Amino acid sequence: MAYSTIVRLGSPVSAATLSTTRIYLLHCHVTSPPNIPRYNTRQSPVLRRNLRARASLLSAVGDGSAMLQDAGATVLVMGGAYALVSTFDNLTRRNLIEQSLSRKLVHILSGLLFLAAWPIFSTSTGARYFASLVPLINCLRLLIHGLSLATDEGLVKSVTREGKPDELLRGPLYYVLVLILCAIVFWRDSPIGVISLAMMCGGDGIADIVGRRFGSQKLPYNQQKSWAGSVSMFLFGFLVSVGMLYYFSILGYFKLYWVQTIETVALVSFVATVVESLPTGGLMDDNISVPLASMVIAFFSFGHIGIS
Ligand SMILES: C/C(=C\COP(=O)(O)O)CCC[C@H](C)CCC[C@H](C)CCCC(C)C
Ligand SMILES: Nc1ccn([C@@H]2O[C@H](COP(=O)(O)OP(=O)(O)O)[C@@H](O)[C@H]2O)c(=O)n1
Repeated sequence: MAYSTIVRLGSPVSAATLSTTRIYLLHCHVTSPPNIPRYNTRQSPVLRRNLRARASLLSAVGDGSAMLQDAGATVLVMGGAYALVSTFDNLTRRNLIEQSLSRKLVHILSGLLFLAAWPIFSTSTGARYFASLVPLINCLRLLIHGLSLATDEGLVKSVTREGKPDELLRGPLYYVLVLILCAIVFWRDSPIGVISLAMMCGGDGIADIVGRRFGSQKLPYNQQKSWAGSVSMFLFGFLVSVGMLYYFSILGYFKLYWVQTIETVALVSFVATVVESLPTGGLMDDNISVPLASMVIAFFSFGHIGIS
């Protein structure tokens, strides 16, 4: 085991494996196949020192390769964010797509593609912070242009309702702040962040698209929202949440008990849809209320069904 561990240490391994191996090497006898002499580390301080040096060196190499992987992933995802917004800016400028539809498609795709990109980051504990740099840089971009410290017509046209720069300081800003929160607090370790982003990006995004086009039957308690918008939010939010949970579970990030999980996602989708439909009078933006409601329900629900 130790011998194979040392051989394995020569190849790129995750920081977790390295640290486990390092602990293993430092607190155990080195056993090796019959053709290699057996050393009892108690009698060989030189070997013990060499093993420590090797474990530390390989740990540094492992940590370095993880950091390199995370830096590369951050640049790649940042490039994707810029390309996405630029693409919809071009489509809007050429009048190939309405501005309201452009904004909602950016709303749906940005967060879901960001979420889908989480597995390309390393298994190191710092990976989530690298990932959160992408929404953080976009947060700064929204602040700079929302405060008109600089101008970026493409950004304003593709993510605002009326093309006013100060609009960037509301929905879009809250949106990227929620992305940062979910990346740092929940990351790939919990389904709570996955479901919350699926409901904010997928559910809330489709409600606008469907509701504007097919929302003639308004809700009895809110004439600004419609049955078509809310039903589509529930269904699409549910499907995107289950899809994203399945994606992360087949990659091995968490094991879910699917019957209870489906029930929980249905509950989260229902509550988030009701919260989104309420007449808040601008008191709280949907990009805060929808993920917040999703987090609360998912937190208390997954606590009882357990995940591993
Ligand atoms: C249009 C957006 C929010 C508006 O919400 P609402 O007012 O319609 O309710 C989304 C703003 C997106 C932001 C400018 C860019 C975010 C990029 C993201 C952090 C990373 C995406 C990476 C991926 C690979 C494309
Ligand atoms: N449940 C919903 C949500 C939105 N909508 C439609 O989508 C438009 C924009 O919805 P919204 O104000 O929630 O948009 P955002 O705050 O998400 O950008 C509404 O004025 C409705 O026409 C709907 O019909 N039903």
